[in-house]
Amino acid sequence: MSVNQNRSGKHALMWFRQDLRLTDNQAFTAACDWVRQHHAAKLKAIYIATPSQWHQHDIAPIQLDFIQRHVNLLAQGLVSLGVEFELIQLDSFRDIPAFLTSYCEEHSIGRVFAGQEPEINEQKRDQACVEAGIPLSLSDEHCLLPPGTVLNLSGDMYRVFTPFSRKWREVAAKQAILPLGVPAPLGSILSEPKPLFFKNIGSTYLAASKDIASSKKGFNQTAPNPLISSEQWAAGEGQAKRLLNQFIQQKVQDYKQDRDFPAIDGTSVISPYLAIGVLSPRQCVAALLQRFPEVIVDDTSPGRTWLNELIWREFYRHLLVAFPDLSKGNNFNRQADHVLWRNNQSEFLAWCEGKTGYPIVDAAMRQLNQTGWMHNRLRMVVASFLTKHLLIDWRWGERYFRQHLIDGDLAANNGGWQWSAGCGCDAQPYFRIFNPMSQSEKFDPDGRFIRKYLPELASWGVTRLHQPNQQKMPSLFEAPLFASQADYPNAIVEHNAARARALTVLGVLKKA
Ligand SMILES: Cc1cc2nc3c(=O)[nH]c(=O)nc-3n(C[C@H](O)[C@H](O)[C@H](O)COP(=O)(O)OP(=O)(O)OC[C@H]3O[C@@H](n4cnc5c(N)ncnc54)[C@H](O)[C@@H]3O)c2cc1C
Repeated sequence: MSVNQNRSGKHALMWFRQDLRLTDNQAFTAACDWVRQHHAAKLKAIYIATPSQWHQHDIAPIQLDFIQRHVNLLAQGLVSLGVEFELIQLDSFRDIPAFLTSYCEEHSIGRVFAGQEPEINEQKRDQACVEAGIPLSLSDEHCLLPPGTVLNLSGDMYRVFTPFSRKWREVAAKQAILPLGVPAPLGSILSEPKPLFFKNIGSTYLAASKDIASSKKGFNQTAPNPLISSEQWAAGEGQAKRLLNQFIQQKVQDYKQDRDFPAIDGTSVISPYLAIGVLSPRQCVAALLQRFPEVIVDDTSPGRTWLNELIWREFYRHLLVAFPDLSKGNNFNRQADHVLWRNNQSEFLAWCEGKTGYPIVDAAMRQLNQTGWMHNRLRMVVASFLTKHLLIDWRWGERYFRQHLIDGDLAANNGGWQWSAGCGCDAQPYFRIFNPMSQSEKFDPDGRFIRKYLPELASWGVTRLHQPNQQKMPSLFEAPLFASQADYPNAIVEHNAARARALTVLGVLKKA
């Protein structure tokens, strides 16, 4: 925990960010402890809404709506602990140091507690606060093992997942993984808070749509759906814990077999809660350890495959801190700067809208557009299709995902996209190109998932569902076929030709 202690003041402030929970919140627990140790001290809590910054970060409206609902629940939880909560509305991170300086003076705040965040703008914001003299005390809890604690023998961050995961388990095995409880109340229950709303979110996103309409850059071609409600996702720490426990009790033992089949409810679906810190990684690992106490040290433990996914999450976060350039959208493998992406805008729109003529790709994109979430197998399939079959810059896909995902997370999203495009750290090699037809046959054999999201194909037999209507591509670099039918389009690219084209164009990555 780092702290700037230059300011005196008798009270404390808890600044909630991507840690919207009361259980196992190190920063919040530390804040409560501090208050108990300081005579007559009080704890205040805030959340700072920054609509322009969120717009700049392409945060999906559905995720903002989800955050807003959690902020309201948090406010209720805090008043029951005797902690006063305030929603602060500023424009961007830039405004925070000045705001906190006057807030601390006005409320006699001697210490500000918050959880560390791995992204570059968030880190710069915190640095600016420290430089402004704000007594910021940061605890590292967005990962179970903080960035910088899982290093190779030379003291550097790993660039490959497998040795990272081995070392991660070695370090984790030496730790007691015990989540903290909700701190005891600091005072009597305060009055019920009024509903809190983020202001200027709608107008920010409407303004964004206007920019997009007038922009000539394909990168800006898509707008997030304006304020889709996240109501289909139940909110609250209780719900997150229920999902986690249900998964650990009923599904984790079959996760290895089930996790790749989107029609099976075989994964935990806790990513929306983890992304905004309603659940902590420590709670997840602790729950897994309760069921499988040997999971960290025993390679054959039935919980091991799921643990690995949590380690992937940590890997990408550690990478983001070790290589801050990743936050700026740079290729991890700079050889990829030479890739001549085709960036065809109408093909990109067809991909966004789920109209590529490949049912598995289209059903996946419609799942994203309708629910804000997409199954991991399908994230890999659609990312491979965009970057390899269509040769569209992975950053376009990354941005579209960010604008639509309820679990949008810079580290995992960037890592997943760079991995899929073949230009990331520990990437899938560029010559490994997912065949959407065999992916469809293998992972949705009876077409149940496809039919759910493409009801217009309900009457199609499985063979037709997996084998899109492809026509010959005229030449490698010509415009797409895109012959549309009344109810469902023909395939916009022919698989074999697109594959050959990708191998030629992405061949520059071979030199890496
Ligand atoms: C192109 C692409 C983009 C992605 N973008 C995101 C994103 O923005 N946010 C996000 O949370 N995940 C992202 N992922 C990772 C993964 O798809 C989701 O975490 C997973 O589908 C969430 O479902 P779940 O909670 O049921 O996961 P489970 O399979 O139950 O796994 C448990 C948790 O482990 C973590 N996890 C699982 N797989 C991965 C992975 N490959 N990389 C990093 N963490 C992982 C997640 O936090 C997940 O909730 C992306 C993957 C790809 C290929």
